[in-house]
Amino acid sequence: MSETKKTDAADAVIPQQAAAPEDRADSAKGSDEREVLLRVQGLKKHFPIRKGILQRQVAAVKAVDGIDFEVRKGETLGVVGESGCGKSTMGRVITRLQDPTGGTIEFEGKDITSLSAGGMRPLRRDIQMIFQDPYGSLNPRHTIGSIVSAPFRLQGVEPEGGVKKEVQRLLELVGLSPEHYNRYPHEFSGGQRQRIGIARALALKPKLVVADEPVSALDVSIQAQVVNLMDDLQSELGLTYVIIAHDLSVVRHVSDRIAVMYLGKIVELADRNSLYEAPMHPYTKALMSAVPVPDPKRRGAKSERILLRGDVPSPISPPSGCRFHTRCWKATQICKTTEPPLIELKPGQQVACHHPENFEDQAPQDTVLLSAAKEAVELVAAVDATEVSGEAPAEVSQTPAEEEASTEPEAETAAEPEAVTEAEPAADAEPEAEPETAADAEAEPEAEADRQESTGK
Ligand SMILES: Nc1ncnc2c1ncn2[C@@H]1O[C@H](COP(=O)(O)OP(=O)(O)OP(=O)(O)O)[C@@H](O)[C@H]1O
Repeated sequence: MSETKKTDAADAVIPQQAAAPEDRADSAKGSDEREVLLRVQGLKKHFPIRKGILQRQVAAVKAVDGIDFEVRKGETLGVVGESGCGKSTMGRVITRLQDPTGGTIEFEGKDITSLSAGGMRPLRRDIQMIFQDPYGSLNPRHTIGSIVSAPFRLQGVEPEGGVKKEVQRLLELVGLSPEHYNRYPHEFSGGQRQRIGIARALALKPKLVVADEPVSALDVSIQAQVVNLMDDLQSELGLTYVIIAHDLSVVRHVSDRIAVMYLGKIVELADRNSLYEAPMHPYTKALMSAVPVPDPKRRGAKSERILLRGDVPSPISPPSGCRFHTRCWKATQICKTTEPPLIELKPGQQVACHHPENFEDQAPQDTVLLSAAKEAVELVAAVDATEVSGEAPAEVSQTPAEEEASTEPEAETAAEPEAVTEAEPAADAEPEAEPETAADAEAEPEAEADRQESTGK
């Protein structure tokens, strides 16, 4: 990890970080000029909800609902967001473990959106996935040797020196002993199992590795080792990563750029430093305020914590306009009616917001806060700050628009209908099972592992 990555917040969760071989800020700077490896445009994944004897589609879970991003060669794109915002679905769709509902996916300039399983087979060598659950993603009946060598068998690849030698080399590469070849997954700890999963993913020297919460199932002390391992392997093998995590500390450590997802959309996409130093989307700001401050010297300092009210609304019927408007403390009428596009407001920082933070208001004429917005967030100072200094809780500084709005009489009717309403599916409505995809694997990670193996993973 680079020294610039060694931040207070990150250290809270990932102690014992090794020094990075290079400064990631520099690599991020250069990333603009790098060749695009993966380009995603208007990507959608809707899971139909069917009902009745005729199984008519009555609604859809809009897990991913029109996202655009690029991943450049050699970079790490972190993807963060609350549970259920569509991160894992996005990961499974870009690796084509699930079929997209709309949009396009280009890998090395080739459109892979509609490739069949057979058409994807050669590409399985280049695109690999690491799963969250190191316990469920390895077949307990197979030896480590058999698990890590599966990609060679399935792709019909004979490595130089033979499969066993290559598997043993891979085991060493991820910090395991070559003697582990004949052992079974149950003989290993969580961290070791995740290393085995990494060895399997790297067997065919992939170009792109999508890691879905690769360390969240591990103990904090082990997380650091696995994150460091992934970082070292990236430098050594020139890998490109998409790392999905709900934990901002992990993402901060590993990413060159970060995409923040909310309810199936990307609300902010920026290089790591810009995002952490001056987040522009209120949702990003709220997520960041939840990252603990580990430095005891800074703990006493006045800081603000933004507690978002309520749960993420249902992706079955997401709120109109900006999807975050039901929980945003800056929401005005335009946020309710008009969806803000994801646009580059600062170099390298794209944001989808009418009233961004740390930037000029994009809808200055719209000054009256929605009534729900006034209650949408509860601001509290860090407990330590109030306890130590006896200060009142910090308030988020208000924009002129907000100040104006807060002094004006309530413009909205008292009952804001959009306030965190969830449209539940009909009781007997069932999301449709994904045919021939890894959707089932969510319930059965092992099946997903088997599928990976059968597709060359
Ligand atoms: N196979 C499926 N059928 C129906 N709905 C699904 C399916 N897979 C995911 N979903 C729904 O899609 C939405 C996004 O799920 P997803 O797992 O992608 O979110 P996530 O951000 O990765 O959450 P987490 O961090 O909890 O894994 C959720 O509402 C989820 O219930």
